[in-house]
Amino acid sequence: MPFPSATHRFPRVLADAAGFELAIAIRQGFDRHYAIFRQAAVDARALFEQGDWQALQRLNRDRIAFYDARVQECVATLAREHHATAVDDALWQQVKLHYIGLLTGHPQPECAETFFNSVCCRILHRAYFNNDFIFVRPALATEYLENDEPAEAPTYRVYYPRDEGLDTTLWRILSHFHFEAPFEDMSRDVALMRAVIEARLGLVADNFQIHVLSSPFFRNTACFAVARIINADTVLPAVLAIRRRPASDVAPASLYVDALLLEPRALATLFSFAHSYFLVDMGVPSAYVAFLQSLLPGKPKAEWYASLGLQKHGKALFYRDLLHHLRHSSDAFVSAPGIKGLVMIVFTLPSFPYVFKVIRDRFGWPKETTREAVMARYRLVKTHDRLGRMADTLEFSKAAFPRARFDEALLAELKDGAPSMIEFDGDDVVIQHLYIERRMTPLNLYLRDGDDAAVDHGIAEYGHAIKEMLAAGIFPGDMLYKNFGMTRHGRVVFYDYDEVEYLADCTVKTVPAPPDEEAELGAEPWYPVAPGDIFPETYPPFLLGDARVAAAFKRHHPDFFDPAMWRAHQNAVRQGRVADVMPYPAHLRLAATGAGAPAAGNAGLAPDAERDRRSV
Ligand SMILES: Nc1ncnc2c1ncn2[C@@H]1O[C@H](COP(=O)(O)OP(=O)(O)OP(=O)(O)O)[C@@H](O)[C@H]1O
Repeated sequence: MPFPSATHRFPRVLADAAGFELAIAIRQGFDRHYAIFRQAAVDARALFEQGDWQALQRLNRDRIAFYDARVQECVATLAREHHATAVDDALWQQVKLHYIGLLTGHPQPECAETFFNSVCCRILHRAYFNNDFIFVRPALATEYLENDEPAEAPTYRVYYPRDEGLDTTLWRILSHFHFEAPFEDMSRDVALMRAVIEARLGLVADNFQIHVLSSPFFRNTACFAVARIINADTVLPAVLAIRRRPASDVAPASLYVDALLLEPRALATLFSFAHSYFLVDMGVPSAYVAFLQSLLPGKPKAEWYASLGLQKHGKALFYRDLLHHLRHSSDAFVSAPGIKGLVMIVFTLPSFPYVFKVIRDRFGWPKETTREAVMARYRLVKTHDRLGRMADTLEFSKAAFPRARFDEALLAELKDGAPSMIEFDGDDVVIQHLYIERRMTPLNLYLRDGDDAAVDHGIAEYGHAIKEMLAAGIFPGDMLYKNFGMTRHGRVVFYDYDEVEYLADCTVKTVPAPPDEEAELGAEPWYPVAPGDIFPETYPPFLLGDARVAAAFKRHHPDFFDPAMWRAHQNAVRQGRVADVMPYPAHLRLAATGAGAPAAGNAGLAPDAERDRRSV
């Protein structure tokens, strides 16, 4: 591993000059990254207006790799042009100081600091990962950046409906996005939005105002405008979902407002860790995060940054939160509740709402996989459309945790099951590679401990989760309840990715009639089973052991074990249809009020009435 060599010492003046040049090169690397990142959001807007969902999906996937590509590029430049692998400690401290100077007035200093860390961590040895060399603590405040924004490009616009009338305000809000495509019927949408706001607000106070983030958010087939409504002492989140209707024989393509969501819970679901990241053009990302956080203060900044596509900065903030939490807590890391994994050792800190997953060195029967294959599958999900049904994972290398905080039984489990992943370094346990995910209640435990209503809800959600994953083109592979979790918001989310497949690569099959009774009663199937074969009719023994569960399946998903349902999804995916699952319940659609736009086709998903009953 290259790291600063103490033998190669620069005279102080030269070190200053060299440090300045290195700092400039890193800042240029970051600026290039952020320019490309912003361009992706500009492109997303054009693709939304053209209705090119596949290209939008590709862009969202490709953008995830931009950061690492720019970091690599920058490390290579530093090595090639600045001989960065052969410099000494004093010089690297100078680099950091010069870099802080270069970020004065920079609109994205927090992200630029994280970029600096990513670059330096590839060059320096772990012993240098402290605040003298990298930004363990942030050096620059972001709070006042909003005030420096140019007036023509503010983070949000403020409207005062009392002065101009609510209709005019709503009209101006929609017009201010300057979409190329026309609205199908803006007067209709404005009237529907007004009705929703009036029903929720009641009396209008003197300070009634609406703040709307200037850049729309793009994901899947929708565009969202995020706002807050202030009325007397109430601050309400407001999210407009704008969708596109394709051109027909009689009308050109147009836009319409599909929903106006006014509840914090709807916002929480929209920005859930189980959704893919948004594409949004932000000059000052910290101002977007501050705005969003004012609407849902309980959601950590780390998760807001990740949702906005700045997942590396989100990861850096997460790690800071974890270290901070460790300093202010005393409980121990223990095995996560539930059935132990055959592929992963999963542990948690009860006072912190995440789980930590380490890939075992050897896998229990019947798992036949490799570390590389497991990692490839986790990567696949990370970059795939997760549609609110697959948890995001943060991937860490060489993460250090205080040894004293580990439960002895867990340490023994790690040393026994994943010895190649564990290293002891002074007072630390260093884990070579791990995934971190939001902790949920494993669905098997939720169903075991829940009352009848909970079981009914759990199974309804489980079926919807799988159907939506199929619509997104993902076959979960291992569908046992232990591989799904129930979130705080009552949504079922999948978290075990080591057997996921692209649905398009699988073959959905019907079980052939048995040749005789002996074959039917035998332990082995009487028909050939190839890798990638899906036999939905064979799932009931694994899923319907409990009578309450079986009844709930019958009620909510009578089609679940029918190969036709699976084939319908597979055909849609193979024909290139992009899943059209909206992250809000059908009854909140303006169309549901009777006058709005009809539903767009949605790849054979649960009927609206059924989806309507689900919690957000
Ligand atoms: N995000 C999570 N929230 C809560 N518990 C979790 C989470 N992820 C994993 N667990 C717990 O850890 C167990 C094992 O996790 P996981 O299913 O990811 O491992 P695995 O080794 O891939 O499992 P399998 O043997 O099914 O392949 C789960 O059954 C569950 O009890």
